[in-house]
Amino acid sequence: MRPTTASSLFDDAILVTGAGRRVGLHLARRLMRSGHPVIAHYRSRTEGIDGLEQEGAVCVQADLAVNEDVERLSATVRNVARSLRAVVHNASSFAVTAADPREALVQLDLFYAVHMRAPFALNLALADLLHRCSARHADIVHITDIYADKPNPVFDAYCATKAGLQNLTLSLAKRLAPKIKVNAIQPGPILFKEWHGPEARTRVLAETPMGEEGGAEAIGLAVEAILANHYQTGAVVAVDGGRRLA
Ligand SMILES: NC(=O)C1=CN([C@@H]2O[C@H](COP(=O)(O)OP(=O)(O)OC[C@H]3O[C@@H](n4cnc5c(N)ncnc54)[C@H](OP(=O)(O)O)[C@@H]3O)[C@@H](O)[C@H]2O)C=CC1
Ligand SMILES: Nc1nc2c(c(=O)[nH]1)N=C([C@H](O)[C@@H](O)CO)CN2
Repeated sequence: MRPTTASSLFDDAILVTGAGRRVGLHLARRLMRSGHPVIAHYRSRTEGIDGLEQEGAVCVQADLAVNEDVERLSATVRNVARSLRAVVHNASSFAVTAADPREALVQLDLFYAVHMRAPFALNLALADLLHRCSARHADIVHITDIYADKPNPVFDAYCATKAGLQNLTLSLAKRLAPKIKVNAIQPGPILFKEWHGPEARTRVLAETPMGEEGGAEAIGLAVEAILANHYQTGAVVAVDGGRRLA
């Protein structure tokens, strides 16, 4: 039930960013159906968000490229939860780097804001609520990309900022231990975008040993495993069907 008074504040809630569609929506639904109170962040309102609200999630709109929105999101989380079990940083902007240098720099600023600044700001602002978690450990999960390690130059600005988020995983894992574990998940071909044509899909899957899209549940299983493992921190877990081996 959504918190409406101080007595009904969430305890040990899980914040999922980018929960309006696809992987983030699946993660929010899965965590809620596993019994966790969920705070679902979104940028664009979707039917998925409507459904999460109907199931009892607190849903908060914010553009993570706008610093004031990030501060408002953090304040809202603090108003509805006494403690946090986890924060899953799933929100992401994804695009080929523009050919025009000015446009490319605008993209880099956007990718930095969404993939690095917002997660860093939220982690610092919410660390005390994670420390109050009643479980033995609390978790921060950064969703990065296999291309954080081996960038695709076509997506260089995107990859660089995902690499930055992945590096923050390692620093925060050392800084926040032992109460808070910090880990990264590197998806591979999990869900194609609508604009991926048949040729691109065929090429990608031909280079992927498992030969198929992983689907959002592949990430759901990885998140569940990280939360269940008391001894895992600073880990970077590929969930890619073997694509990084290509
Ligand atoms: N799908 C895949 O195969 C792969 C995914 N990943 C990573 O896995 C995660 C989930 O992937 P996927 O579900 O496909 O991601 P999507 O690109 O489909 O969704 C990402 C979510 O982030 C939100 N978002 C984008 N920009 C902003 C912003 N400025 N402020 C707030 N929210 C924003 C989007 O909101 P809105 O709905 O408004 O657009 C969207 O809901 C991402 O971190 C992605 O980088 C990595 C490798 C492969
Ligand atoms: N935010 C997103 N990041 C990424 C996506 C996506 O759809 N949203 N997709 C990819 C890959 O291209 C994948 O779809 C096929 O390999 C990488 N990152």
